[in-house]
Amino acid sequence: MADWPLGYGRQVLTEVDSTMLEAARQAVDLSGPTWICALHQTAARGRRGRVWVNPKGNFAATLVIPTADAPDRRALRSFVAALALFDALVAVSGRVDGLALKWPNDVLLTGGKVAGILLESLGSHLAIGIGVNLVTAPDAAEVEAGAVPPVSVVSALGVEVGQEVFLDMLAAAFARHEAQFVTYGFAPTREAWLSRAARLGEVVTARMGDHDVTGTFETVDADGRIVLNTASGRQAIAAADIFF
Ligand SMILES: O=C(O)CCCC[C@@H]1SC[C@@H]2NC(=O)N[C@@H]21
Repeated sequence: MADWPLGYGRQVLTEVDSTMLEAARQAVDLSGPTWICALHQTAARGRRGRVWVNPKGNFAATLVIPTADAPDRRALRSFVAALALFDALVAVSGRVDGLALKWPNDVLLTGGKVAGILLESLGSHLAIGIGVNLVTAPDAAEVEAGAVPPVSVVSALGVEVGQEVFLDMLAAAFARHEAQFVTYGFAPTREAWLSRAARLGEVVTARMGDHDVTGTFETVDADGRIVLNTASGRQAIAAADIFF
């Protein structure tokens, strides 16, 4: 088992509406980084107001970090969380192949979405919500047309891992990547993320509400924006859903 990282709080709740809501309720009382994990959520939410399907057995947690960081720097924590998820899934599966990071906030396994990250600012705290399909994934019909189909760790790898075991692996991995981010800034995090990126150098489409931009995925810049080389030149995009 991974050692629990020094200085991080650990809570495991049997059931909660959403660990994001629980994080908001507790934040003012939390003076250090704290993992709030739930064995079951009844009202889990995803990015852009979507519902997050969270059957029992899947992993759900929010890491609450007290921070004075400006919004731009807070947003970079999604790359730290993605690297931690990558490492934890490597530890679970014993293999790297099939795992990739999808900008901005998803982890892919054998081409399907296995995990998602949701960042929310809570004033003096940042909430990093993480959901991982450990045992069950929603039907492909339940996700947006053209989106990456969901997969679970069990369906993709035939490996079973418990929620608390996964929490311990993820927390240890997060603490390592967070220490690197705090000490050295975004540059090494960015390099590590890019070396695990899905579809780098390939043509992708960024969907931003009312319009799409299609171009070659060139890089992620120093502010965490995806850079696409399009027919009308390079575009750096701060927020979008990416379609392959
Ligand atoms: O849309 C996404 O891909 C992000 C999904 C984030 C889901 C997690 S599960 C734990 C935490 N609690 C929630 O209600 N949502 C996040």
